[in-house]
Amino acid sequence: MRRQPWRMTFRYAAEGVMYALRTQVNMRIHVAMALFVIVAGLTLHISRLDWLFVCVAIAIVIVAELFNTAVEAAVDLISPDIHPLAKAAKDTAAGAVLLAAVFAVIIGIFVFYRPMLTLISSLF
Ligand SMILES: Nc1ncnc2c1ncn2[C@@H]1O[C@H](COP(=O)(O)OP(=O)(O)OP(=O)(O)O)[C@@H](O)[C@H]1O
Repeated sequence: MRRQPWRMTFRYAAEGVMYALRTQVNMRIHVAMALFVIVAGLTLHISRLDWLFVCVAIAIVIVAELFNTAVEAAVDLISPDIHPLAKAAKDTAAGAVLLAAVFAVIIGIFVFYRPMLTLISSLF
């Protein structure tokens, strides 16, 4: 296949992200959660190091969901019929998203536990 110009490469990548947003409810939930966490981080003035952890957690979840969407599309194309390997591929990709989400929740607890306690105690 002929080498694509850079702007087309970016355009196809953006189309991939938009496809995931359009077709995957979970992708929209992840993005909504990411926006919520960013607003919480700005409101609670978390440290630069905490921002680093939060950004890594958000990126890992969204990247995992993008790969999961890619695996689902490829499996549906190659194996529309029931097959144990199709199941293994989809379940493994879904497992990656689950692990990434659990990791993100753990990061969220570490980062927001103290600022939330401080905020709550300042209210009472
Ligand atoms: N071709 C197949 N062969 C065997 N099992 C399949 C196949 N397609 C799907 N499955 C099983 O059904 C589950 C759900 O598949 P589906 O394609 O609906 O993905 P999903 O994780 O629900 O994605 P979506 O986010 O699109 O709802 C898979 O995790 C897998 O266990």
